[in-house]
Amino acid sequence: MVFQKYHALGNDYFVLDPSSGELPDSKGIELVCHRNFGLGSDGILYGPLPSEVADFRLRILNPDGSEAEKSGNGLRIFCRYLHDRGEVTDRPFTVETEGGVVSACIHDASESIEVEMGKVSFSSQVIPVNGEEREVIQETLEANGQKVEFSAATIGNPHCVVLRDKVSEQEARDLGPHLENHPLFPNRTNVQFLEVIDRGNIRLEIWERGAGYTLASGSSSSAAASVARKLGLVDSDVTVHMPGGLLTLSISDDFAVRMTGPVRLIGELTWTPED
Ligand SMILES: N[C@H](CCC[C@H](N)C(=O)O)C(=O)O
Repeated sequence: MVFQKYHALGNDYFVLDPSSGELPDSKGIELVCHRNFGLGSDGILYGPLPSEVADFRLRILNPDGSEAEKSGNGLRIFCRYLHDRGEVTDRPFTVETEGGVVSACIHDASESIEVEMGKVSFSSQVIPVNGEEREVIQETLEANGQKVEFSAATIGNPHCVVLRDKVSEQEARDLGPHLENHPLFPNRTNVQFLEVIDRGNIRLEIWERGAGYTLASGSSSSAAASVARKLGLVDSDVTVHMPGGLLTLSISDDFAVRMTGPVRLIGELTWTPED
């Protein structure tokens, strides 16, 4: 089975084209994505698939075999893959995901791929977050023996955002898993630790649902920047600083998010497992 491998700010994915094989089952996905026993990646992008409502359809699989509703870096990588195959040009096109239809435009196939990620919602019913229907803004939960103040948001996939004066990889690795699997989140959640640098810049450390610690995340960036905007801490144009690099976001008054960032091709890998 042949995979094309790309990364977006160090958030690396395989693209598996349906023309080159069936999507493995969840055990197979776990094996392919395993950094030691497999080829190693932060997930698999399965597409292009036919769509009734968009130009293409994309399925997004996490390394634990779970399926994600959306992936910002994954979408930019998929756009680049389509461009590399000559299936799109520099004109806008649409992609159907489990978390809704997005529109994309390739300004530069390596440096600048733009995706309209959709509208962020803070509604407990939409995210989802257990409890009565409300906007989940600066609530407190208990996790790993500590009280944690958080806000929650969705851009198709769920996010738990924790505001910090200073963020660290260590806290993302220590507390992230406890929040990912907290009973408040019936579908689990992605987790971001958010540091506001100034009204145009934020810094994130990320623990992803079904993937663990990653160097960058487009949907996490969209959710965390929108929480910062909702709290009045940033303006509408925000640069997101992550260990893997920078993403540029533009947030409308009704929390529609435009994300622009780079993609890099790593290469082609063939999977021929003995087990
Ligand atoms: N792990 C995420 C999907 C990938 C998100 C991230 N890689 C991005 O760029 O948005 C989830 O289960 O919702």
